[in-house]
Amino acid sequence: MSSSQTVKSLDPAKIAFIESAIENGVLCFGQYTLKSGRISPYFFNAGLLYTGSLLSATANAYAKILRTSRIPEFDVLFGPAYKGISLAAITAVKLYEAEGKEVGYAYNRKEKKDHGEGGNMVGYPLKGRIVIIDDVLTRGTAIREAIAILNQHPEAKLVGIVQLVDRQEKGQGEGGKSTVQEVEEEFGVPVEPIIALNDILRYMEEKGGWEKQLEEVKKYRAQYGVEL
Ligand SMILES: O=P(O)(O)OC[C@H]1O[C@H](OP(=O)(O)OP(=O)(O)O)[C@H](O)[C@@H]1O
Repeated sequence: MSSSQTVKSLDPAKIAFIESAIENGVLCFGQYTLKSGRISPYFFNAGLLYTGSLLSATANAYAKILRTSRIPEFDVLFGPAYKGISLAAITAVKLYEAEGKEVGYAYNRKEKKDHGEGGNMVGYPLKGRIVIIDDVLTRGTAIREAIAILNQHPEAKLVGIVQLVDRQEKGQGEGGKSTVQEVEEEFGVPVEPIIALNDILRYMEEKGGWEKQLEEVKKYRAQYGVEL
C-alpha cells in the first residue's frame, strides 16, 4: 500500500484532525511513559496545540462533538488544570462565535490561592449542568479528581465529559473495562472523544506507510486495550 492511499472509512473531519495532529507532532509515535506507568508506543501531546490555527481547529472539533454526540444540554464548561483550562476556554469562545451559544466557563487551580479572589476555583460559578473538557483519560485519576471538585458544589450537576482522544485502554478495575466505560458507569454520564484509538488505527491501516508503528500500537493494544 502506498502512503498516498485514500482513507475511505473515516469521517473527513476525523481524517483532517488526525493528519493535522501528526503533522504538528501532537500525535507522535515512539516510546512514552504515561502517567499510569504504561509504556505507550504513541502519545497525544495536547501541550503542542500551541498556535492559533491548531487551537481554532481543536475548538471546532470540541464544539462539533458537543453538538452531535450523546452530550446533553449544558450550562457550564469546566476545564480541569492545567491542560483542560485552555481547552474549555477555546471551546466556550467557539460556541459563542460560531453558534451564538452562551455558556459559562470555569477551571480550578492546582494550588490554593490565599489572596485576590482566593480559593481554587476560578470563573463561572459551578452550578447547573456541567460538561468537563479535558485532553485524555488514561486511568481516569484526573477525571475522578475533577468530579470530586464538582461534588463539592451541590448546585452543580455533571452531565458529560469530552476528551480529545479515547485511548480505549483498560481502566483501574478488575473487570477489563475501559476507563471510559468505568467512568460512564460510575458517574452515569456519557464520555465522548473527538477521536479514538480505533480511528487512529484505521487511518494508519488505510493510509499505508505506517506498518512499523501499527505493529507496535497493536501490540500495546493487545496488552492494555479493550475490544469495543
Ligand atoms: O486518566 P489519568 O491517568 O489521570 O491521566 C490523564 C490525565 O493526566 C494528564 O494531566 P495531568 O494530571 O498530568 O495534569 P496537566 O494537565 O497539568 O498536565 C492529562 O492531561 C489527563 O488529564
